[in-house]
Amino acid sequence: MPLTLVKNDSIARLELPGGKASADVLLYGATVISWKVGSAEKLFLSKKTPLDGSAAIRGGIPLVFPVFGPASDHEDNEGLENVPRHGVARTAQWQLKQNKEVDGKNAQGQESATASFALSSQDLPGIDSKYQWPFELVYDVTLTAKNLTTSLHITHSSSSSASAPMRFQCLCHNYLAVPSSLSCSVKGLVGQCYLDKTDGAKGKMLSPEKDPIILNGQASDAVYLGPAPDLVELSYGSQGGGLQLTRSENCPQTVVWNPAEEGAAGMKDLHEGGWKEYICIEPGKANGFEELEKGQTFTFAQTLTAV
Ligand SMILES: O=P(O)(O)OC[C@H]1O[C@@H](O)[C@H](O)[C@@H](O)[C@@H]1O
Repeated sequence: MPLTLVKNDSIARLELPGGKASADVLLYGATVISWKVGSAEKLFLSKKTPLDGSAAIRGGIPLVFPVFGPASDHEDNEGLENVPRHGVARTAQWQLKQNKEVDGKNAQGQESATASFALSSQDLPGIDSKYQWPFELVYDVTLTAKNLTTSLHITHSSSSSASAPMRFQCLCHNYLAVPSSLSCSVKGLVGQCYLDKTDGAKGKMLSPEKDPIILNGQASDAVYLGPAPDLVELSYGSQGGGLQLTRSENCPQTVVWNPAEEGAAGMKDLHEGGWKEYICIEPGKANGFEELEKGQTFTFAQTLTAV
């Protein structure tokens, strides 16, 4: 079976035959917490993150919706002031909807497995006091031999004729496992302007001399503003290999985040030295708000490819 439920039905496990690839999705937050190509784990998961639904997951792919960061980071946050940091989707219990690839093949004839998860604002008690727009989210996670694709479908589900356009941001907070965050490199963002959140959110530009990005132990919290790059490439460094990231054009921003030693010291859910084991490359809509008319659906997709 390409899909099974494990750990007391709290995790949906996608698998391709012969151990070619697998992915585990925690229903809490619909958080992908593991993606393996063969036996190689591609995502970072902190050894100290709770997996019991008591806090957002430190690792994997938490989903950010409807606000990136604290609302106070955004000047135009009217009506969104009470939304918690990184939103409500990553800390909600999602429902497993269905396994679409029943016969284990996609339209191109490749071995594939997909699981779909759903979250409705109706299932979130007290959401109205934080976020005024009713929504339906559907999240598809698809595994092929070398790829993991995630597609988030966001629907403004108000039935009121007076309902104003729904304002939101969304992002895939990918924690990508690396041999060393000091020496891995990120390519594909050269020439882009970014907000440097390690320096008072000052506007800067990634010049050719600083490309590819190599953190070398320095903290990074940068919101690259776009346009959406065709490809962002993560290279692991001397041992070779890496990941490629593509995404839908409607999500032009890319956050590159690693707290470095100093920032990690204040993070209780990160194990000792954990900051060296990942770099976050987070595509999404993270600057300005998307406005969606009632009844409309916005789809944001990304694909991670192991190389
Ligand atoms: O600790 P959290 O809420 O998961 O956020 C982790 C990081 O997430 C990144 O996306 C933000 O740019 C950082 O500013 C933030 O520190």
